[in-house]
Amino acid sequence: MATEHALAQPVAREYRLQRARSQFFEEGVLPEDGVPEQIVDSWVRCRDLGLDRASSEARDHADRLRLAEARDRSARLVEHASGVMEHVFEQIRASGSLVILSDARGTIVHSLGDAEFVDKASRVALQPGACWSEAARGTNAIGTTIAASAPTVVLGGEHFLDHNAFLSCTAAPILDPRGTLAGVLDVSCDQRAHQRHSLGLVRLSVQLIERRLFETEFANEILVAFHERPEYVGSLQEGLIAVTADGMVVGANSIAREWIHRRLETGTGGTFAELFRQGLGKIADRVRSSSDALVRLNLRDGSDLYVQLRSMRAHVRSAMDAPAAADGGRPAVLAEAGGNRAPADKGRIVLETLATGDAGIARAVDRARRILGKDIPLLIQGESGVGKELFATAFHNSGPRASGAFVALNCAAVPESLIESELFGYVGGAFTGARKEGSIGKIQQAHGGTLFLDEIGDMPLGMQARLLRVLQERCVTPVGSLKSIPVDISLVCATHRVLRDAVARGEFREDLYYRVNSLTVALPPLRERSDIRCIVDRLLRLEAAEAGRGELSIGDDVMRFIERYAWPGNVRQLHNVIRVAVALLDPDEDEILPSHLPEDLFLADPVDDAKPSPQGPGPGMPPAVAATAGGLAALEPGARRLDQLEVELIERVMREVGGNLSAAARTLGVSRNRLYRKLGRAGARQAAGG
Ligand SMILES: Nc1ncnc2c1ncn2[C@@H]1O[C@H](COP(=O)(O)OP(=O)(O)OP(=O)(O)O)[C@@H](O)[C@H]1O
Repeated sequence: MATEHALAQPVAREYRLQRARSQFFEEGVLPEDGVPEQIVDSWVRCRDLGLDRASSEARDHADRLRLAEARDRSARLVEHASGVMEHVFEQIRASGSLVILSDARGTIVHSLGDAEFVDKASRVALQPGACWSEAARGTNAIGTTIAASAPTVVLGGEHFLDHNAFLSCTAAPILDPRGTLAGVLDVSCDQRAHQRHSLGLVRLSVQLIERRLFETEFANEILVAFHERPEYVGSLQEGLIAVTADGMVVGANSIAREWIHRRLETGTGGTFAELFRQGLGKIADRVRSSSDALVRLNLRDGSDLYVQLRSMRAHVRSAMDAPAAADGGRPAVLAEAGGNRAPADKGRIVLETLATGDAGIARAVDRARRILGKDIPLLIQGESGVGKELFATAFHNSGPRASGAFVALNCAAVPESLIESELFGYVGGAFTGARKEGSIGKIQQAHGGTLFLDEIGDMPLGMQARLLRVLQERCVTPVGSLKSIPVDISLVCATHRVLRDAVARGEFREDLYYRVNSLTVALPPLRERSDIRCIVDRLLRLEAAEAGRGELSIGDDVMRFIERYAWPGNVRQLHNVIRVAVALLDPDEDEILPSHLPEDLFLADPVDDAKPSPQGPGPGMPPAVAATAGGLAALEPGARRLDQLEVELIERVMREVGGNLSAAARTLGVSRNRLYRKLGRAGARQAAGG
C-alpha cells in the first residue's frame, strides 16, 4: 500500500503530486490520484485541525524537559530500540539519513544520524524533544503512523507543511507485548536520497524491537514459538506466546495474536490447551531430552503446527516437573506464580518477587532488570543481612541464564589461602593436600550461568589481579595448569563496604573496581524500608510452612514495634526472630504474641526516636519503656501501650480459666514463672498508677 507510489517515475510522480496539492489546497477538492489514500486522509485530518500548510512556525519546538519526561516514560522502549537503531544506522550510514525513535505521542526520544543531515533536520526540529504528531506538524511519517496505526511513507511534497517538503520519511508503529502502541521507528532523509528498501528495513527493525520488548516483559513465563512450517520457527515470522506455568496464555506477538484470533472466536487469551488442543506437558517432556526440540503438534482441524519452547525459567521448569493435573495434560498450578513465592526459596525467587512496596528496593529492581541478559556486571551494595545474596539469586533467575548454574563464593568467609583454588580450581597434585583428581573452581562451575562474589571488598589483592584477568580474557587457568579454559559467566558482586574508599586506601584495585562496578544497586537497611509488614508476612508464611502449620498472624500492635525497631542485623535478624517465635508457639496457637518475641524489641529505643514524645514519658515507667510507648503514642494518638494490652490479655485469659495460673500460662504460651513475673510487674505498675 505505502510503497507503490514510490515506484513511479520521479518526474511524472512529482507532476501528479503537485497537481494533487493544488487540487486539495487551492481548489478544496480531494485528489483522486497522485498521492496515496493514506496521505489524503491525513491532509484532511490536518486541515480539520486548522493547520496552515504555508506556516513555517512550528506549533511546537524541541523541549528538554519534555524530552526528559518522555525518555523516562519510555525508558524500556529506548533501551531495547537503541541497539536495533544502531544496526539500522550501520545499514544506511553515509546516505544522509536519520534513524528516529518517537514515543506513542510522537515525541522524538532518540535519534542517530549523519552529521550533515542532523543539522539540516534540526532546522525543522526533527530532533529529540520535538513532537511530530500530526497536530503539531501535519502529515509526516511519525504522526501519520500514529494516527493511522499503520506503516507510512511520506515523500517530499506529501508532507502537509511546505517547509517539510525536503524530507522523505518512512515509519512503522512499535507495539508493546499487549498490542498497544509503544512508539514509532522512523528513517528520514533528504527526499532526493530516498531508498525504496527503507520500509522493509524499518518493518524488520520494528519486529526486532517488539521481540525484545516481548521477551523482557515475559521473562518469567514460558515462551512458546510456533509456525505451520518448521523452517519458520526461529525466524521473525514465527508466532510467539507467553504462557504461565499453569497454562494460561498471557501474551502474544502480533503474528500469534492474529493466529489466536482466527482460532478462538473470543480473541486473545485462553489456555495453551484450548489453543493447541494439547497440554504443555508434551512439549516439556521433549524439551527435557533436548532443549531446542521442535515438537510437531497435530491440531484437531487436521493441520500440523511446529512448536518450540523458547525459554523456561528454573521455577517454571520445576513446576512443570510436578505431576500433571487431571485436566488433560496441563501442568500443575504453581502456587507461587502470582508472586507469593516463598522468599527464601532461592531457586524460585525472581526480581519482581522482591519488589514488595519499598521505593528503594523498587529502584534497585528496576535498575537491575534493565541489564538482564546484557553482559554488564552488577554490584550490590548494602549492610550485612539486607538480602544481597537473595537479590543476586533473583537477578540470576530473572535473566536468560536462569537455567544455568548460580554459584556463590563468600570472599570474606574463605581463608585467603583457599580463595585461589576455590575460584580457579586446580589440577590433581597441584599443591599439598590437593585432591588427586583435582577440582573445578567456582568460575568454571558458573560457566553458562552466574558467579556471585559476596564481600568482594574482602578479596585479597593478589586474587583481584587474577580475577581481573579472567574478566578481561574470559578464560580461567586452574592452579597448576598451563591450559586456559574459556568461560562464559555473568558476574554479580556484593559488598557492605564503600568500594571507592577501599580503592582510595589501596585495598582494592581501581581497574577491578571499574570492572565490577558497571551498575550498582543499593539495598536499603531494613529500618529504612516501608514494606516491613510485607516481609514479616512472607517470613511468617515461610516459617509456618516449614513448621507444617496453618496460617499464622501477628497483631497490629506487635507489628508496630517490629516496624519501629532498628534491626541492626537487617532481614536476617528479622528472619531469625520470626523463626524462633514460630517455634515457641503452642500447637493450638496461631498468633505471635509479645511473649514469643525477644524483649529487646519492646525495650529498645525506636529508630526515629529523635522525635520527642508530645506526651512525655508515662508515670512510673523506666526510661526505655517510656521512650518506646511515648513514641508509639506519638505515632497514633490514643493507641494503647503494649504492656497495657498484655495485662488486659492476661486478665481475660485468667478470667476464662477461672484463675488457674497453669492453664493461663498454657493458653498464653509462656511458662508459669514468666506469667508470675508479668502479673507481678503489672500489679506493681497498677499500684504505681501507670
Ligand atoms: N526481601 C526478603 N524477603 C524475605 N526474606 C529475605 C528478604 N531479603 C533477605 N531475606 C532473608 O534474609 C536473610 C539474609 O539474606 P542474604 O543472605 O541474602 O543477605 P546478605 O545481604 O547477602 O547478607 P551478608 O551481607 O551477611 O552476606 C536470608 O535468610 C534471606 O532469605
